[in-house]
Amino acid sequence: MKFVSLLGATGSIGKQTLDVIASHPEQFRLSSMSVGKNIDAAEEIIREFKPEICAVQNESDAQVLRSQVETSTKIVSGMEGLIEAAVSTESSVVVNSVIGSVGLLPTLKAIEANKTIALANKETLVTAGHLVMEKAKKHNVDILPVDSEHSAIYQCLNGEDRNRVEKLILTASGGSFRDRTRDELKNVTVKDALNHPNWSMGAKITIDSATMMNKGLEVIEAHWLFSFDYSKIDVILHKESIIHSMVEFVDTSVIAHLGQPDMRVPIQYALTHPERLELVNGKRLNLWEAGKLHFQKMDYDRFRCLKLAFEAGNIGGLMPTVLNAANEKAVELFLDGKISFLDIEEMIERAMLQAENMNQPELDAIQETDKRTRYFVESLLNKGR
Ligand SMILES: NC(=O)C1=CN([C@@H]2O[C@H](COP(=O)(O)OP(=O)(O)OC[C@H]3O[C@@H](n4cnc5c(N)ncnc54)[C@H](OP(=O)(O)O)[C@@H]3O)[C@@H](O)[C@H]2O)C=CC1
Ligand SMILES: CC(=O)[C@@H](O)[C@H](O)COP(=O)(O)O
Ligand SMILES: [Mn+2]
Repeated sequence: MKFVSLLGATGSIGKQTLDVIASHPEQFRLSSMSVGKNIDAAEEIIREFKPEICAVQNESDAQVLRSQVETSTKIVSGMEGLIEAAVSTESSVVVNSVIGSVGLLPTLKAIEANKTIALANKETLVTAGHLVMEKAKKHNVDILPVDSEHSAIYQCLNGEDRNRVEKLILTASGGSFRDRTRDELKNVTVKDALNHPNWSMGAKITIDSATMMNKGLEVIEAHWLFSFDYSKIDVILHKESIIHSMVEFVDTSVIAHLGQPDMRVPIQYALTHPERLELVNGKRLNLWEAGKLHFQKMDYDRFRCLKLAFEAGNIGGLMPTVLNAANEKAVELFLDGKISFLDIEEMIERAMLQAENMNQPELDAIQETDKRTRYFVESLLNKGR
């Protein structure tokens, strides 16, 4: 029996993780969880899974939840509560599926508590990859990727000599606007942007996918997870999302990971690694049904966010923190209807241009930069960009 702590239980990855846990009750048990603001969903999860601890974002919601549900589950709140959910039970693995850099501290604390990390929360690695990987090494803790591309690469690299790798090749669906020109992006709506062709995901990552920042964040995530230089990481457009990513070797061989676009696969693999379990109600991949698979060279002028992410990764230091925080804030403003779609990349670029950098930043500097960058992006709203 594996005891699981699940951060972000009410989200897209969180719910699919609960599906995996419920589908193999003899293998998994939920020992703690966190939610943000959706306390109605939290109540249902508590009733079904009876975790020891549930963390909610705000104390006022925690009080409501305590009064609503008669349970032995301890309801905690705030960042302290989120960390308690990550470290305080006997779980051996923490699935981190919160959205944004708020996931960084609980990840670091869970590593200190020697928990395996099943990481969906890519912003954590983008904003402070060196701190996370250093700590994981020090505590001999595995960081297992949940992100579909990274789970694919992890599996393609299995048993291979890293020195014989030519390139990691991340596939990108192209997102909601893959067939539109830059000119056609000027007036797109939030509703259009949220309509991803292949994956049903939370709002923020769906917008990231439409701007191609998702792939940019994934490039930085791959750099930290697999320790490859950015010159060895490539991105290719593949609109069907059947090939989840590939690894090319020095002898020109390419190993690819294929499957239906179903996040329960990488979630479950991260929980069972190095073993595999049947995926309950999993749809098998029949390539004759999938039909033709398409590939296209990436156009970095069309998808400027991807270019900015490569730049931030190559510059290093605090620049990926700035990229990530500016993106989080700009996406929030777009979702709130305050800026246009193309303003997202413009704001990120401006945040990067004004940023002061430093090498090997400590946690304090990262947190301060994250905060300052968000203020900067917000201030652009009032400056008549
Ligand atoms: N969805 C997907 O298929 C994939 C997602 N990922 C990554 O996984 C992560 C989660 O994505 P996804 O599940 O789509 O996101 P969702 O928006 O669907 O879920 C986010 C979760 O985080 C909680 N949350 C939000 N803000 C806070 C906060 N300030 N403090 C604590 N908890 C918070 C939400 O709580 P509540 O709803 O209760 O407010 C919810 O449980 C992201 O980093 C994403 O990039 C990676 C690959 C695929
Ligand atoms: C399911 C998953 O891992 C997402 O990150 C997905 O990759 C988004 O698709 P694109 O960013 O390729 O559109
Ligand atoms: Mn992905």
